Amino acid sequence: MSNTTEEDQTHLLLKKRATLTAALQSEPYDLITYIQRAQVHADLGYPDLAVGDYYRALLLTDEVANEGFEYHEQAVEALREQCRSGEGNGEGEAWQVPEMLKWKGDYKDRSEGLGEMPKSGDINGGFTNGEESSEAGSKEEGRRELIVRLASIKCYRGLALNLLLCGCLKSAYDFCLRGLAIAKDDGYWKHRKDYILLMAKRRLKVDEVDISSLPDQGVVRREAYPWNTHEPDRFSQESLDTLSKELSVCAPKLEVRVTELPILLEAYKESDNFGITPTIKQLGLFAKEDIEPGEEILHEISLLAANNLLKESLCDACSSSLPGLSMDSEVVACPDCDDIMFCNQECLSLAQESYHPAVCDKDLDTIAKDPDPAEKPFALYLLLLGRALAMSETQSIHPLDLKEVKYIWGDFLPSSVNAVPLSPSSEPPPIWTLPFSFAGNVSGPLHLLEKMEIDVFASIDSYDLWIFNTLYAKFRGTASARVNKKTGHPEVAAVHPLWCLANHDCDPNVSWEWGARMKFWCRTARIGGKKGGVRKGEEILNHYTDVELKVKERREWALGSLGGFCMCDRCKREAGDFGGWGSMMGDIDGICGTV
Ligand SMILES: C[S@@+](CC[C@H](N)C(=O)[O-])C[C@H]1O[C@@H](n2cnc3c(N)ncnc32)[C@H](O)[C@@H]1O
Repeated sequence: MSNTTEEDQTHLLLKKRATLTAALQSEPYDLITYIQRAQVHADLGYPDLAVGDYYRALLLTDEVANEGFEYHEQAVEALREQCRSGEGNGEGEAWQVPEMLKWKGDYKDRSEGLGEMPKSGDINGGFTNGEESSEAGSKEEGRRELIVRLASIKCYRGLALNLLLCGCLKSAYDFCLRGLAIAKDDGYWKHRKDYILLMAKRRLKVDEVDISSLPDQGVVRREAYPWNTHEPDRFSQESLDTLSKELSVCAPKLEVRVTELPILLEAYKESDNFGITPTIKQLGLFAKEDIEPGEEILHEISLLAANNLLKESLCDACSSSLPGLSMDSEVVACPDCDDIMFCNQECLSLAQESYHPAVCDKDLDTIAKDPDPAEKPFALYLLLLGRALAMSETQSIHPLDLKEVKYIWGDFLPSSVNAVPLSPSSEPPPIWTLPFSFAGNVSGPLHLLEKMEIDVFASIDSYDLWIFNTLYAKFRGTASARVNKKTGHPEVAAVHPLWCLANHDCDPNVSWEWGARMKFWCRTARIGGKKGGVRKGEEILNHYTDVELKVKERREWALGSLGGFCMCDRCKREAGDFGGWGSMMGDIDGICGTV
């Protein structure tokens, strides 16, 4: 397929996506439109976004099927409209199977069947139970039940396939089992399950695979989506002025500037030795005046913070450790909910203005707390996402327009690089870098929203899956974590939107530490003992990893947050010292931490 044809096709699909999104904004409980949008997302090469839509459609099938559910009536009404034959409002015959749910024989032979589906008549319209019924009511119900069942099967299939494409094998397998439960002898599910197991064996490099240990962490496209109108031009004068204004309050000696940074690679390349490293335009922090060794350079309190400890006494707003109770303690509790404590009145007031009303007394306190050690980084990212959603809700600001989020680095790749080639003969496969899981990106955020009593169907303008993904992309490049020195596990994470504009160097001129709060100061000495201090015009050089480590470990630790191997002068020098870079690929999480 020629490039122009592919571009045209992408353009048409994007237009279709926009139309379907607008339709969902005016009719949020319409499961058929969700399924249609899922298919468009899949065709555009966003299997993760297809998963999000199939899952919302599946939730709506439950709403239709269960009278006691909150959105039952709206979901039934929306489905009735979609299932009316003929044109015209409310005129046609009710409960006809929509075209898109009709069996197209897309897996082998129709005779492999849909299990316990109607045995006589055409599967596309064979409402055995309904047609045999003499009562109009139960006939309608029979038809509706069948349509809901066909829609559920469509969703299970879509979920299993697209989760598989994202690399979330365990979740894909689970949806196969759920599909199989309602369409028992459908050969599709056996075929799909076998394929998932085959993929798992290849990925784990084993001959036999235990279902409970199927990999569930995948990767998806990390990009500023073509329809994302919230991303600012970070290099425009307007953006630089906004950031400088913020900085002047909490870091009067610093300014933000556009700078050039090397494009970092995930593997050693010979050309790096000859100094032909390509660069990319980014932002950085620079000194406007001389800064003395030991001087505090920034006073930034961020409420975009979260901790995964269930019983520790931490301030809910800034995650500082709370002092023990004493007569002169400034610690205060929220007057309206149990057990939520703050350092002092200032933190309580900030929380009330910023995020707390959205979660106050809403029973969210245990979500993602005290997770399994392996889940800790993911749980922290989910909690950070939850905090951003609560901020958005409390302040009535779109999540991507929050000041803590808007200008931060997302490490996005252009859509064209990420794109799945539409032509079957195209190659190579796309490079995707955003970690993705069903629990972390789809069901977890929806669960948080439901707990906040937000209608997850009527709020896609603010809480669609692509918005969660964009937030995650930004957090993964910028969040810092406080690591428990005994266990080595991250426990607190925060995004400091101004501090995170500082770039990394393994010979940093500044330092930061999680004490009670995060502290940022100018180092008194550089690596190797040279005196500290930053001269006017020099760049602020932060550290994303423990600079006491050896070059190999430093590079491994900083890989996630830097997006490649560190190429600072110290690393290049030290890597040369022991004669090569070796193999440094690792599954390093992007949270930068003190170790
Ligand atoms: C926390 S942000 C730092 C601020 C960022 N430059 C910006 O424009 O907002 C981290 C990203 O900056 C870039 N970066 C920071 N230090 C770097 C370095 N020493 N070499 C190359 N890229 C660096 C990487 O792309 C990394 O993912």
